[in-house]
Amino acid sequence: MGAEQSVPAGEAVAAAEGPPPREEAVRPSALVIVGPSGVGKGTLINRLMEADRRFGFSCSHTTRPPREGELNGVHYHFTTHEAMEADIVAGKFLEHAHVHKNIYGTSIQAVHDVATAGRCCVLDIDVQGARQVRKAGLKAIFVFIAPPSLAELEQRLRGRATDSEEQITTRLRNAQEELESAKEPGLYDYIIINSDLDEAYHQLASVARSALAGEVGGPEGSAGTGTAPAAAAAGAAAVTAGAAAAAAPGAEPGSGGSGGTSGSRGTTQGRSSPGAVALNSAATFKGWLQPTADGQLQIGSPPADQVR
Ligand SMILES: Nc1nc2c(ncn2[C@@H]2O[C@H](COP(=O)(O)OP(=O)(O)O)[C@@H](O)[C@H]2O)c(=O)[nH]1
Ligand SMILES: Nc1ncnc2c1ncn2[C@@H]1O[C@H](COP(=O)(O)OP(=O)(O)O)[C@@H](O)[C@H]1O
Repeated sequence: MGAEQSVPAGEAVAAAEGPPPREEAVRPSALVIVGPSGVGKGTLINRLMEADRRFGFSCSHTTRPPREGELNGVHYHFTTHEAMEADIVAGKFLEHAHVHKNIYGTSIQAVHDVATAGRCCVLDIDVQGARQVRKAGLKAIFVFIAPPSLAELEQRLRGRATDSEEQITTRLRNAQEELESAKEPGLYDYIIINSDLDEAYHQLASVARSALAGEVGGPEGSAGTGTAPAAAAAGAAAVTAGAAAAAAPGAEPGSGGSGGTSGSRGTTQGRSSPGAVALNSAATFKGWLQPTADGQLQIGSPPADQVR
C-alpha cells in the first residue's frame, strides 16, 4: 500500500455529491508500535484490539519458530528463511529486517487486508522496520514503547518465560540499541514509558484515537515523512504519565464507539487530536527519553527550541 493513501475516484465523487462524510468514512492511519522485546508491546496491542474492533493487527511473517500457544496466521505467518527470502526478492514485503537472528517482515498483503476491511492497521515491528515504513511513506503514527529501566525489561523477559537464556541475552543486548533509537529525529511521534500498564494503555489508547481519525505525526503533525530533521524533531513527543488519560478520560477505544471521532475534540496549535491535546501542550510536553544515573529511563528536558 502506498503513501498517503489516495481516495479512489468513486469515493471522491460520493463525498462531493452526497451528504457530509460520516465519521466512519475517515480512512484511519496505521499505528506503528516499536520497542524492545519484553517491554509490553504485545500486551498493550492485545488490550487495544480486544477493546475495539476498529483496530486490525498486521500479521507479520517470521522465520522464528512458534512459541507455545502461537497460531500460524494469527500471531505470525511462520515461514522458512528460503520462502521468506524469495518473497522479499519478489517485492511482497513493505519492510523486513533481521531481528534477534531471525527474519521478520510486514507483507504488503497483511497491511492491505486490514486497510481494506476499513480498520486501523496496527503494526508491531522493530526499529529497522519502522525506519523502512517511515521511508515508504505509509500514512501512520509511530509510537515507541520504552521500559522504565533495563532491569525491569530483563525481569519482564524472564517473567514471560518464553525465551531461552541465550534468547534473553540477545534481546537485552539489542534493547540498548533500540532504546537509542528513541532519540532518532523524526522516527517516532510519541514515546510511552510502560511502567504502569493501565497508565501506558490509556496513553496508547489516546494516540490510537488519533490514528482512527486518520491523523498522522505527533505535535502539529509535523513528523510527516520524517526525513527533515528539524521538522522531525518537532514531531516527536513524549507521553508523560497520566497525560493522555487526563486529556480524555472515559473516551477510550471500546468505550462506546465514539473514540476516534473528530467532532468533540479540542485543538492545540491548529491540530485536533485527543492525544495531542494533552501530549503537545506546554504543560505536558517534557522532552526526550533519557537514562538517569541509577539506570532508570525518564523523559528528560527538551531542547530549548522544542519547549512550547
Ligand atoms: N521489522 C519487523 N520487525 C518485526 C515484525 N514482526 C515482529 N517484529 C519485531 O521482532 C521483534 C521480535 O519479536 P518476537 O520474536 O515476537 O519476540 P518478542 O518481541 O520478544 O515478543 C520485536 O521487536 C517485534 O516488534 C515485522 O514484521 N517486521
Ligand atoms: N506495565 C507492565 N508491568 C509489568 N509487566 C508487564 C507490563 N507490561 C507488560 N508486562 C509483562 O511483560 C512481559 C512481556 O510483555 P510482552 O507484551 O510479551 O512484550 P513484547 O511484546 O514487547 O515483547 C509479559 O509477561 C507481560 O505480561
